[in-house]
Amino acid sequence: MSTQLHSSKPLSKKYLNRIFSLFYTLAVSLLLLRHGHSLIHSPTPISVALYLADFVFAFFWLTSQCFHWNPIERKVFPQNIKQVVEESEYPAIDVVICTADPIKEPPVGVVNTALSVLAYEYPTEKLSVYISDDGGSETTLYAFMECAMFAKHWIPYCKKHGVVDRAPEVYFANDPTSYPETDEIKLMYKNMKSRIESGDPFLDRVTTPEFRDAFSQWTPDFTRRHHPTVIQILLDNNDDKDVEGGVMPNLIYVSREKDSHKPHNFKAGALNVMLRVSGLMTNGPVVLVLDCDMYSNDPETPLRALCYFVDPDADPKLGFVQFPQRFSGINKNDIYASEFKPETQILSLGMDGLLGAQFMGTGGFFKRCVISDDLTCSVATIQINSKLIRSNDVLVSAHKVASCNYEDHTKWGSEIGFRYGTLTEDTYTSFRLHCEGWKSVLCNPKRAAFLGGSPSNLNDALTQAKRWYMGYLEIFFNKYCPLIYGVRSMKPLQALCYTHYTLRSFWSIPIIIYGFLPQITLINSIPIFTKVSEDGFLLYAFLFLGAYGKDFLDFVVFGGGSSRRWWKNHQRMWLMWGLSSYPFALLEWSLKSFGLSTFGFNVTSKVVDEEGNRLYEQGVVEFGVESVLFYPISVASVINLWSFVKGVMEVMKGRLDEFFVQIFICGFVVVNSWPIYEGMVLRKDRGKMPLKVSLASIGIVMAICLLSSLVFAS
Ligand SMILES: O=c1ccn([C@@H]2O[C@H](COP(=O)(O)OP(=O)(O)O[C@H]3O[C@H](CO)[C@@H](O)[C@H](O)[C@H]3O)[C@@H](O)[C@H]2O)c(=O)[nH]1
Ligand SMILES: [Mn+2]
Repeated sequence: MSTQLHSSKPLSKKYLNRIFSLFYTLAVSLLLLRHGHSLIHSPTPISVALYLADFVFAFFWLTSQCFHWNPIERKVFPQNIKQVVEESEYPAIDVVICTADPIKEPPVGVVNTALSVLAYEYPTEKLSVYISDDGGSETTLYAFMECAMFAKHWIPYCKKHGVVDRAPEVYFANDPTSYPETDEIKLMYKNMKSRIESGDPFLDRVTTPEFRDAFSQWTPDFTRRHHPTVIQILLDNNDDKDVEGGVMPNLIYVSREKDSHKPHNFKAGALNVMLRVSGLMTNGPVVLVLDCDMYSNDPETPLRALCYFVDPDADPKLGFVQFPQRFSGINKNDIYASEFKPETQILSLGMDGLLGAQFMGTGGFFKRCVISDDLTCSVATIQINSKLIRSNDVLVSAHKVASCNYEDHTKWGSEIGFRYGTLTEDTYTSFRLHCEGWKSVLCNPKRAAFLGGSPSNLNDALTQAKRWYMGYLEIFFNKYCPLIYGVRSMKPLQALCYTHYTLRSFWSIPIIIYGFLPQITLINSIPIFTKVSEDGFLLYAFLFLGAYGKDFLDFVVFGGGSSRRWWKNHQRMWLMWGLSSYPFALLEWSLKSFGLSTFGFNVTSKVVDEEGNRLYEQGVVEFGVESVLFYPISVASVINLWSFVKGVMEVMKGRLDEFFVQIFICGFVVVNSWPIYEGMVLRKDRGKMPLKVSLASIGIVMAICLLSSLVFAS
């Protein structure tokens, strides 16, 4: 019988990648040399700008090759686990689910996520689920009281019938096979859902005195930014049994103390509190971190992670196992490129072949010792904490470690746990762990391990990206800079992967230059690129087609993505991020660095109303709000249309040869801008581009034309 638990092999495209890299690097060098030459001979502001743009593109292209150097693919064999360890020897798992806002993250959704992991195919006495509620919401606590009761029916039902979709919302929506109890459970779920969503006072529905007492902590001066710690044990595996008499997993609600005058370090702060509280209560040697919307899509997932943790020959430096973020409910063409396919499923394979994939904020199984102050690091040797989680001692200590002063003068957040100082605590924490010598693996099963939601309108999508790229700048311009500190502390190629990500907002420089300079000059009848009939043209053509062609191959041919998704969205969203999220990230980060503003963590909304959902399902881009993030996009789309028209006029004058590259660029942007023109002119629904943004953009373009004609005339 086989006892192999996992395997890995290099992707076959690896050598193709390397050969292509070589040729492309030569072409890029040639272009930069040519540019350098013309800079020395006839420096003009235009040639300087083009050099800068191509230099930045070249930098990102080169650093991105690190992801393509050694991509690997892994497999796990959970069916062999029992040959290696007995079930009674499995490590206990503590799951932490973060939620932060009962309006943007409806408690019913969080409950679904919790139920999907409570019902894992894993010994229930070794499973504990902790809810971290940064929203400090009674409704969320109430929802979990309901959840605890429903779970007593749900868990045995799922296990008895081998249910795969263990988030009830998903299960019932998929029209499940009917068993004798199905209708009853469905009704139970429906009633629970409507009780949670009703918004009626719920106290009269809470019967146990202990649970009623819990709500007395919401005194009149309790606000989400200022309140004492609330800890409520909702299920305790020492006492609670399911309807068939089986042991229940632990379920614990925690809302850490908040003081409006103290920074709370957003999600990283919440996770560190949860590490300490769970450490006191159950101290599972494996900790799974989940966002509130990332429900389990496969009940065997913990066994897959275990394939790495219980392997007797495992690398002792293995720190965490990451399952890529995958999403449910993405529309056919993925109009906001919310799948993040390159980052989650293509580039991550490349990091996996170096030191390991980065932590993606959710879906990461950590060895507890790696993110806590425990120095003996072995999954097997840590004992399950057998103390009664309800005992007074434990509860008193838990309140202490959840208080907002507990971390003062400690290394939490700087050397221990999830690291502070950035809005993207996930990337930063894994970067620091990789610097410290820890490794990680990417476990990417065919059936997604977790599925979550993604932004459902353009403003949310751009805002989310802006937050990430601000967070990335905070990581780069820091004493642990990936390029300086990182390259010295870990495999340089891995450090360059982090460099690539954390500097991405600078992609805005070439994108803005190419989005405006060829256009403004074309409008003023000034050719700025080589003619089609000159040799240099072939170089440009190769660089453009090479970059896009390679991206297409990675996304569609090797990555299995659809070509419509690639063309209509992946590459279009890149332009949108480049014009909007990236430059705004740079701007806001600069303002913060000069002490002129501060950042907040703008939680992404997980609610979509009917109209929003309809637009999304039809694949129509939803603008709707007057967001500043739309201005650069709409200005660019207008100026490109105008210059394209001017270009056609030049062609009629017989000047195609010298203007071809400029006209091509405008045409490319115009094609990509189609949804924006539609939103400005053709649409009448609520998601159309606000009139104010459209008019202002036209005004701005007129001003640019006027100004530029004055400049070029002088
Ligand atoms: O002060 C906070 C802010 C957020 N969260 C939670 O953090 C999670 C992620 O927030 P969300 O608004 O969904 O952000 P996304 O941009 O979708 O999150 C991505 O990016 C984050 C880093 O910016 C990672 O932490 C996430 O795992 C990753 O999914 C959610 O469960 C929130 O409840 C908190 O617990 N406390
Ligand atoms: Mn999210």
